[in-house]
Amino acid sequence: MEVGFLGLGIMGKAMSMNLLKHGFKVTVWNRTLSKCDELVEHGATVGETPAAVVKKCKYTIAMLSDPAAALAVVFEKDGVLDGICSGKGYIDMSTVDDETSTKISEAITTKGGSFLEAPVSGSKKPAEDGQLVILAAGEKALYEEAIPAFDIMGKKSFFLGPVGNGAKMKLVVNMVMGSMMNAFSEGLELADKSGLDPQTLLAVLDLGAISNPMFRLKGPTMIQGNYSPAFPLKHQQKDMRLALALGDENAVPMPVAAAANEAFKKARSMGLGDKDFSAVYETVRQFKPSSS
Ligand SMILES: NC(=O)C1=CN([C@@H]2O[C@H](COP(=O)(O)OP(=O)(O)OC[C@H]3O[C@@H](n4cnc5c(N)ncnc54)[C@H](OP(=O)(O)O)[C@@H]3O)[C@@H](O)[C@H]2O)C=CC1
Ligand SMILES: O=CC(=O)O
Repeated sequence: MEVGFLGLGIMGKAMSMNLLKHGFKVTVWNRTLSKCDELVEHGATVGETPAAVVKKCKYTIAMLSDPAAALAVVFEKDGVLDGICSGKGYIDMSTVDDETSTKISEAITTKGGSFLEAPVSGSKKPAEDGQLVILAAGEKALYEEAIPAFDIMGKKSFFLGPVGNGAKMKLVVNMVMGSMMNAFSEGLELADKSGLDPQTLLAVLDLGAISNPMFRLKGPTMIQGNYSPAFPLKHQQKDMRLALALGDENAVPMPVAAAANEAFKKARSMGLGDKDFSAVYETVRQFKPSSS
């Protein structure tokens, strides 16, 4: 099966590599073309533009940074819209808001193509291991056609109904995750400043009711101050911003998420946007008393 793949960042590279390793023929495109090289070494073909990829493949997957990127790849010259037609599918797995997804869906379906949004939960390692959780919504027939690929990239796929529901589910999940990361950062700092061993805090947390893989995975590297990016902080802040907008639309008070968003914004202003989202720890860690 020939599939297209647009966007070879942290996630797209791992996901398309898995498809290749499991026997899919993959045609890739990335704005910075040099990022295609490693995929080519593993058997991928390169398309010169998104339109060229879409013209060649029965369906094309995209994994792009944010709404602006997702819209650019579809609507700009030689973009997805220039290649899409009846019988072809477009699957956007980027994390965007439902308005962006709906705009893309309308443009694709107006040209006769079919559209599925399918954002994912899970970071670099789950992407490498084919352990993502896929949150699909849109054209059911395209979802069913894509199941063999989803089964390679993920451990579980959900079909959530009409376009927008996948985007919303992903934003709700990441709103919770971003808020938890901030509470965790404050807990680490509080333990440290009050004379406790943060490593012992990790052990205690891991044995109790709020034990979770994120604390387990990120805790040790945060204590070391190692923020090598798996999930870039700028993307987590984008997700908080989009989730807060969804809260506005639905009149849902979200004071905890709003505070977490401010912390991620502060981290971005400190130059930490390209670090892992756990670098938000630095926003509380920096306020060290000068002599004590
Ligand atoms: N990393 C993670 O843990 C997870 C990320 N996500 C979501 O997946 C998406 C991708 O994340 P990730 O791979 O980490 O991000 P990266 O920042 O590593 O990659 C972003 C990709 O988007 C491309 N891009 C950005 N702007 C444009 C544009 N204007 N036109 C064309 N291409 C563009 C980049 O191209 P170029 O190489 O040229 O810059 C790159 O291929 C995001 O929506 C993120 O929120 C979801 C789950 C987990
Ligand atoms: O969007 C990020 C994730 O870890 O999921």
